[in-house]
Amino acid sequence: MAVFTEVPADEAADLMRRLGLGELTALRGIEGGIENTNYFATTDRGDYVLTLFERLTPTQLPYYLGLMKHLADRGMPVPEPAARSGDGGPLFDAGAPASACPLLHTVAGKPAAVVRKLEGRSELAPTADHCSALGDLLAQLHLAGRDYALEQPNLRGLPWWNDTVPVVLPHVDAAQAALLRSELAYQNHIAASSAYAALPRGPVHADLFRDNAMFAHDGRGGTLPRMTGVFDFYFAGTDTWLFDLAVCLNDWAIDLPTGRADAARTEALLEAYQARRPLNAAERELLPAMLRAGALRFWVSRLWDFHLPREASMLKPHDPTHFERVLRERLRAPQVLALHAEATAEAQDA
Ligand SMILES: Nc1ncnc2c1ncn2[C@@H]1O[C@H](COP(=O)(O)OP(=O)(O)OP(=O)(O)O)[C@@H](O)[C@H]1O
Ligand SMILES: N[C@@H](CCO)C(=O)O
Repeated sequence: MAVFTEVPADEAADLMRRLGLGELTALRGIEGGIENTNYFATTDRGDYVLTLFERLTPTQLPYYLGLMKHLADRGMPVPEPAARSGDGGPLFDAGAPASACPLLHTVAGKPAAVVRKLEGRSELAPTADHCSALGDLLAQLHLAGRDYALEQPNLRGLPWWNDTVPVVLPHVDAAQAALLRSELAYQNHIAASSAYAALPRGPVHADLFRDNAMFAHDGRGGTLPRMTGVFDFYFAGTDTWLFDLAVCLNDWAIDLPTGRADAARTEALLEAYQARRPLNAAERELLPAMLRAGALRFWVSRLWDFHLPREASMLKPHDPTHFERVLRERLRAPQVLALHAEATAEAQDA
């Protein structure tokens, strides 16, 4: 995480006290992440993460914080945002003003939230077993989110790509510009299709990369990795479940240096996901298109972050060309995954 806004220790201490989380003993800015300001805040009661939202507005935030609470209430390993104690304000009331949301606070003049720090660490070189754990949890998250009361579009969805591609075009070479334009046209065409309209949808994480999940390395999962939770729901939104799955496949099941899909990890992730929620016919048809959509989404956002950066200490923008490679790979070899998804679904039906 980058630190865009410096938080005075006394202000953080005051917030932790007001939230009933104890006396602050340490406050440390977190490196890694590019969106928000994050601090580890330790109190005599435990370890927490304090997030100051740098781009999202107070009106948008109850959706994300309420979703985390909704999922945590249903037993999902998602950090539950701390509520102002004794505050009976509505968590899920779409009509309520953001200031009434008891999960949303103000720190250093910015909207802020506090969540429990998950134990463990991210697995940055995941095996097929890690991908299985992720696929299993992703399907559970999708199912647990079905009855979430609030709706908000994925703010990094197609309308944002349409707005942002023209902004980044002056910063790329001719071949890249041609690919961005043609892929954007293709995705607009897909979004208008009846197969796309038939895709199941609901609240999705939409940014569930390897660095947004934690695994314990304490041996309590036996021979299998034990996932302690997933976090960073601040790109979540109402979107297709298939897009969320594609975002995960494009990160967890990719060989990072080449952008190539890894067959064993792809299979593990898809199998575990489908053991909980088999893909339907429209999803099987559109998986290759959504894998391209997922690559385009992060190529565009990385180009935007890279060429139009914000002021922050500890900010390390991600490499945009990685997702150009992933997109080119998805274009070069689309059929492998489509066939695989079909085979897996048939096995489930048998
Ligand atoms: N609930 C949590 N438990 C443990 N660690 C956390 C938690 N939330 C954040 N972190 C740590 O803070 C780092 C940055 O957080 P995060 O990924 O949310 O940053 P960001 O800038 O908001 O997001 P992005 O990944 O979109 O750039 C994470 O990599 C992780 O190390
Ligand atoms: N996960 C994103 C960063 C946050 O959107 C990326 O790797 O580009």
